[in-house]
Amino acid sequence: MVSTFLILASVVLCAYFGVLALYRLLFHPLRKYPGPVLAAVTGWYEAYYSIIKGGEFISEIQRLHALHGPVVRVGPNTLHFSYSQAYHDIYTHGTTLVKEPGFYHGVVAHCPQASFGFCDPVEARDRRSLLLPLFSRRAAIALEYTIQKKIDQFLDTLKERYNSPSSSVSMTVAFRALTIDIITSYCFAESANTLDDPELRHPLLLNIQESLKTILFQRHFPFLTSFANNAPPKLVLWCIPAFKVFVDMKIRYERQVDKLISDPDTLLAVEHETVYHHLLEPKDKQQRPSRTSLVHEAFTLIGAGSDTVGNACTIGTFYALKYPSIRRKIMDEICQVWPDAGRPISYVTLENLPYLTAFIKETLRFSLGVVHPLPRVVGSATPEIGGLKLPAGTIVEMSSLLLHMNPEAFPDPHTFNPDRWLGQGNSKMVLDFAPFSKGPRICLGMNLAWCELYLIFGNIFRKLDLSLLVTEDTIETFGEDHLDYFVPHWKKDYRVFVQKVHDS
Ligand code: HEM
Repeated sequence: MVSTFLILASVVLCAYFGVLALYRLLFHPLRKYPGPVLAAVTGWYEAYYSIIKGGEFISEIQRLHALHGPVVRVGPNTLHFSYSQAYHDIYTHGTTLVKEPGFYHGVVAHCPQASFGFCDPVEARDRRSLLLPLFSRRAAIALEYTIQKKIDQFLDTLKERYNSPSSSVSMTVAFRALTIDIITSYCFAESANTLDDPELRHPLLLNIQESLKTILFQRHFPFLTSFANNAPPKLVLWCIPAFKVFVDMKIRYERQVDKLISDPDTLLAVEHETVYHHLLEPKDKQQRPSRTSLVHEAFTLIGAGSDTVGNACTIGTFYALKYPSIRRKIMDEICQVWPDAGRPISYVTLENLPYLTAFIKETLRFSLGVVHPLPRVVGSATPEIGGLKLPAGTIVEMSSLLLHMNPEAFPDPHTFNPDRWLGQGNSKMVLDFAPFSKGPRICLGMNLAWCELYLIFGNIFRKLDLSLLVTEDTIETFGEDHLDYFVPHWKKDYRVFVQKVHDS
């Protein structure tokens, strides 16, 4: 009896998937677009490259464009583009397109009810308007002392612990520690203090390192993270012990939020303005987020605001050390406006330096921010995308890698060359520079990110003489080979040590 049922169920399932596959190949509105048959039939094509091959989806996309041309069907209902007009139609002018819920609710399955995960444009706009005051340029300038304080601790750690070839440090890890401490201090006036462990082995640091690799796993299996989010902590840890740091973090932010909700006067005692001052006391009381949403927002801000900046710092520092002429130009320019390293310098002074600015732009072009294509759903009022009229419901996307490595906008794109940003440049280059994405869902934290990058690079190059530790590992290729873990993950790492300290 049971076996007959199983056979019947299998036949029905096979028939269903067979008919679905035939429909997608022969009758689907995207059937005329080129691409692999398997990608047209199933979304597991992407999952295979992201999970089984481990972060290879972006390489596969590049291969498919080389084979099939500028528009490729990379999923049953998804088109990926490779030309900038399409990028601007999707993101810059894309007010009629929305974030694709299937993708975003997976990627941020641990914190869907927050700024990054909101797919409804009205919800996203309302949350953005609450948070923007803390992420404006003016706010970043008012709070830059919190950033400088963490940079000072970072420099002290490097000077004291990592000052010889035998005691070198991985800059990926070091910058991640710095940027986690900055974002937690800036947003909550309560730093995670990962730099307090000079060995840079704070559990949060290690956890973020590991969890980055699972973002795309989460995208395809969101129910696992939802389980971790909603089940009692003890049960989660019993089933999946690896979720310990996640559970600890969740408990920590739930406690923080509960304390603020039960005793709003706590806000009066904190050292400076925080996200909670804006989230808990909105002008329109209707907009006050729920407890869950507040916890999700905390996760979002730490996730979005740490590794992105850390990654840019890792890339920029590597190229400045690899090419001594670049470091020399940065040093010469900074020393002009900052003759005494013992005195503080402001972000506003640093941002007026043309070479440092060019260097940071080239760093952002290379470090990419988010390398995975960011999917948007075409609406009924969406005009043409890259010259194509597409049916409502189609998912469209383009990775920033294809924009930033386009030789028409950036000649010799794989060469790290800050000079390209000096002088007139070409207008296409300026238009196609989009490390923070563009349009209505542009990065919320970009003013803060610029402020951090100027202060971090300014301080590092003015105060420390760092040396690359040449190992058997071919550091030469660092920065060229990366995997797509949503954010780029560089296949190689590099280590440095402090050769000399510039006290004056
Ligand atoms: C170099 C540093 C950074 C880069 C390259 C970067 C890049 C990006 C990109 C490409 C997006 C668009 C993602 C999408 O459409 O799905 C984004 C969104 C976002 N970023 Fe950043 N980011 C950086 C720093 C920060 C910082 C410091 C914060 C502060 C908390 C932050 C918070 C956010 C948030 C909340 C969003 C979601 C905005 C929305 O969907 O409306 N980012 N970022």
